[in-house]
Amino acid sequence: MITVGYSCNYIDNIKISLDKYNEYGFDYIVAPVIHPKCSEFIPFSEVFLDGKDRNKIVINIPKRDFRIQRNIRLLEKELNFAGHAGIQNIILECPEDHESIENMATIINRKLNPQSETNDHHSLAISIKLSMANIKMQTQELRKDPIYIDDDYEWKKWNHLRKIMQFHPNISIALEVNGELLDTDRLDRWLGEPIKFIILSTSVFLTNSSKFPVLSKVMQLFMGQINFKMASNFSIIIKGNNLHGHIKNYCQYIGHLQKTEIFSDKLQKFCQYYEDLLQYPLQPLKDDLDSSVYEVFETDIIKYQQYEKAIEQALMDIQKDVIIAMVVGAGRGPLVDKALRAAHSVDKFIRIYAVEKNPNAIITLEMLKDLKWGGYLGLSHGYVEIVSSDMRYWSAPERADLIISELLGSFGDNELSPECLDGVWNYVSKDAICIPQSYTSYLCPVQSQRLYSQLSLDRRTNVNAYEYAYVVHIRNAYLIDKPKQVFTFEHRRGDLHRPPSTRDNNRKKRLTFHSKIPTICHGFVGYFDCCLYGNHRLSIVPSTQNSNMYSWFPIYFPLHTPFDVSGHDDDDDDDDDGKIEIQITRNVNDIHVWYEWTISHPIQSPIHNLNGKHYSISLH
Ligand SMILES: C[S@@+](CC[C@H](N)C(=O)[O-])C[C@H]1O[C@@H](n2cnc3c(N)ncnc32)[C@H](O)[C@@H]1O
Repeated sequence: MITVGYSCNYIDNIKISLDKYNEYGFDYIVAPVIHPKCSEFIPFSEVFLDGKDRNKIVINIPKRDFRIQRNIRLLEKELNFAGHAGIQNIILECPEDHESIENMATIINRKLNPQSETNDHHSLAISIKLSMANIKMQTQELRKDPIYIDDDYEWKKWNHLRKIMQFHPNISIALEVNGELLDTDRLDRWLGEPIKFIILSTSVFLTNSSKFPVLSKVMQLFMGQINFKMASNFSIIIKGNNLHGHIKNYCQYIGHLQKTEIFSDKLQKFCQYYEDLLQYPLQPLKDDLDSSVYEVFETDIIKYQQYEKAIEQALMDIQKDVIIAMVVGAGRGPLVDKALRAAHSVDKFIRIYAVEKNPNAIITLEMLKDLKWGGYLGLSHGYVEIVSSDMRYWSAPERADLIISELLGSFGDNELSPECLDGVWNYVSKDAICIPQSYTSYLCPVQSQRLYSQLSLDRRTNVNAYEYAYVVHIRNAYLIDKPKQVFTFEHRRGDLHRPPSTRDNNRKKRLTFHSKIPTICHGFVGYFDCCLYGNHRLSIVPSTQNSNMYSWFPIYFPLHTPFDVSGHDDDDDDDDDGKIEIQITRNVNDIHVWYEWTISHPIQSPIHNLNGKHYSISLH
């Protein structure tokens, strides 16, 4: 549920104002603590507020020139007062010049990183007020100065400030939107920032035939996008005079908007609470997965539909009536089920070996064999044999016509599908088919303060947090360019029987990306796409992804030090503007597999995860 606040210019009595706007349906009020004209503290009778009330107040600190010492002192007083009154949320309007921004950032930094723990202000949440106005909306006075004639001007102020704040997770944005939206790239860049408040003036609302306030279609879609990108963790502030009957009508309209299609997100219920949460990737070869993990896999209808169709097609392409299939890494058996169904629908008989190295999953498989797969007699179209073994070391009683597996990670090969499938070579027939046939990983540079700042928190306990890759249901991020292909692995028909000594699973790739607009790169997001068989595919690459498939979240490769990227527009002759270059390697030795990544343009970074010292995927 998205909360709505009302921004008051001035208040005499905080309790009375709060009660009044609560009654109108607003969840909180935004108010200054200092009189806007005379720099005097408003008699902010915080003694009448209880704990619940305090959470319903956001302090607003207006734009000031922080080159002036008096204003700096005032800011310190306001922040101290907020701490004293127990008010955690503060909106601070961003000043114009860099010196003011730097002075303001110093004061906030001191508050958020106090010398002594007794002055702990870690819970203070500061939102920097910025405007999404495009240049056409700048005031005449500002437009005279060439640096202000820039659609990136407000974003650059923010980018400057957050770097001084070292991407502190308690810093977010209060973005004022005046109804004029920017071009897609710039809009997406804002949507990749940690926006906590959207400020809407009452004048942004149109009037419908019943004289009620409504947002334009474009603004409605924008609100839906914000909701998606912030995973519903944002709030709307209404400011300005009432122009539509009663001030409560704005609140009611936002409530109504949230019930419309624009705010619905079908995937959300499966992935809720995982948004932007960094998790270590699974290692199903090294670790035995829990039943609950298998259960999550098995609820993904789309993934298994694709497998079933691919198996059907492969069975039709194998010119035999009795087909020997091996489901390697069978888990709790969903692919065995699909193979039996496929055999039934193409009217072939299939003998399946379900090979699994997790002893706990084997117990379930044995049970399923008895209860579902016809036990020792089998079914009319198939028979299942359970094999408790690592697929790489199994001595099979016969050769397979068809190998079926699902050993894929978010980056395709990162759960060691290539190494595991290399192990089937001595029990496959010469023209055996493998499902999947091939898979390719993808990478894309990303701007995401939200992801990066989580690691800066982690760094207090883990200095190597930037040397790992993380699985993440990514939302609050801006993809700087289109994803590009990285590593491909193929398991082609006629190739599977070749011994592993004829293959090399080491890989190295250099990729170049371009940014059209100025941005900051916090790392890279990885995806995969996979050809199961024929034209049946699985993909999590945004442009080709199977809709409603949620088995895999993308992978995030962070950078120690984010770097600024200049924009490269069509009139720009310098090819190096906006260029980002990364080199990534996949390295294999007898013990494990690991990735190393390094930036070579526009900066030279150190090699992340050198020698797999921090993040490696165990082969044993
Ligand atoms: C991602 S799960 C997929 C399970 C199941 N096919 C499904 O779709 O739900 C991968 C399975 O492969 C198993 N596995 C991984 N490496 C293996 C190996 N070398 N030999 C046998 N099983 C393996 C894991 O224990 C796990 O059960």
